[in-house]
Amino acid sequence: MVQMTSRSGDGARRALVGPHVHFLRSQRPKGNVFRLIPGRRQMGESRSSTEGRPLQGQRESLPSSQDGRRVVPQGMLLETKQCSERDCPPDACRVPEVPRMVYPKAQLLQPARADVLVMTPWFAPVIWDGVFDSAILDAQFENTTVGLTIFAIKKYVAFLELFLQTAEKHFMVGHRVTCYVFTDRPGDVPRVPLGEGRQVGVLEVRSYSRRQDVSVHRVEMIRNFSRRRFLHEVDSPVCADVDVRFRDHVGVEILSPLFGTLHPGFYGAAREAFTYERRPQSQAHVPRDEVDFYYAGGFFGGSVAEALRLTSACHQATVVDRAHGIEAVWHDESHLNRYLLDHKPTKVLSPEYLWDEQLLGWPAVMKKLRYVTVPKSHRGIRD
Ligand SMILES: CC(=O)N[C@H]1[C@@H](OP(=O)(O)OP(=O)(O)OC[C@H]2O[C@@H](n3ccc(=O)[nH]c3=O)[C@H](O)[C@@H]2O)O[C@H](CO)[C@H](O)[C@@H]1O
Ligand SMILES: [Mn+2]
Repeated sequence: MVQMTSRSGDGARRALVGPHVHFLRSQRPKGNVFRLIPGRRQMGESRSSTEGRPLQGQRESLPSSQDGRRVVPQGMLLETKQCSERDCPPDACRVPEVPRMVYPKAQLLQPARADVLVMTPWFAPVIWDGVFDSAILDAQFENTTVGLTIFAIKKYVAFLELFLQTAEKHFMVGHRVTCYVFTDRPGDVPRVPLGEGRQVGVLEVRSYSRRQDVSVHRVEMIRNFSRRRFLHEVDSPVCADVDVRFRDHVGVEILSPLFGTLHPGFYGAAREAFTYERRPQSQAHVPRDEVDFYYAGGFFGGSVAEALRLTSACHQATVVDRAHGIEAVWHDESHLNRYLLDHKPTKVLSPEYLWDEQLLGWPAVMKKLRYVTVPKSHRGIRD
């Protein structure tokens, strides 16, 4: 699945701790599983002249109309060659066969959760503890490979050890997982013992001096990487912050063609409180009359094709903003929120999947805290 390249002198250590892979920047996939069908669907995305990629003929920028709402240009439809099991997660294109199993009966008249919204108005499930049965889901997603992308640039490498250790314990246990660590300090990536079917890939990337630029450039790097590698290596990319630890089960119940997570600070807030980008000059602009939820920048994902669409669109929107001399108020998170208004997620994760206990305590509605932020000294870490 993943090409192994050896680093001099560390073979013995790697053998001790399980698969740990160093990816070279120049590695390219063989073959090309994308094809283009011109003119059937709109999509904005630029193509850098240095990238010999299958995307062609797409517009360089997304123009804005006079009222500042986005005008999406005529573009290309990006499709996968075929809807094979590798290209799509099971719920995207094919109903998987599950083995005969014994489990408790779902109670139609006694819903497991009556205290929270479990379905969005566009019929996407909202994932809370109690609404899913992992045994059924694990069988459905048996053949799925999850690609967890994290960035550890500069001092954020300090978060890697706890992140990787807790991911081993709680993230997609029993499933194939590749954790892709994008870092400017490959030598500082800790070696964490990994279970069977799990590996860590280290990708050396450049650094940016501003924290906001690191954060915002993540989508660009994931987009580039999706084109090169994801299609061949994973079914379900999951994009996560690194200054976070897993403290309870996070499994295949999150997987879906496009999923976002409710921001812990806003799940109960009135729409006026949402920190959407409100300036019409920005591509992330959300007018006061539009609203769904406020999603967190720190945990989202989907199928490879949808992750590519999302990261391409968010990156493109930041490119246009930069050309107009504007930076969205919450950077990548603002663009993610605009994108998820325009492309309704097929699953929405409750704040169990991204919580800040230090700031928000532990309210009764959270039966489990699954993925929680690690307190950081902003000055020490970000400077
Ligand atoms: C939990 C959550 O929803 N976090 C979001 C929030 O702020 P946060 O305050 O959580 O942002 P942050 O400082 O964690 O930065 C986001 C991520 O960028 C990476 N990083 C950042 C700086 C650096 O020097 N090195 C480095 O590796 C790292 O993976 C980090 O987790 O808003 C950000 C945009 O402003 C992003 O949308 C974050 O995803
Ligand atoms: Mn963070």
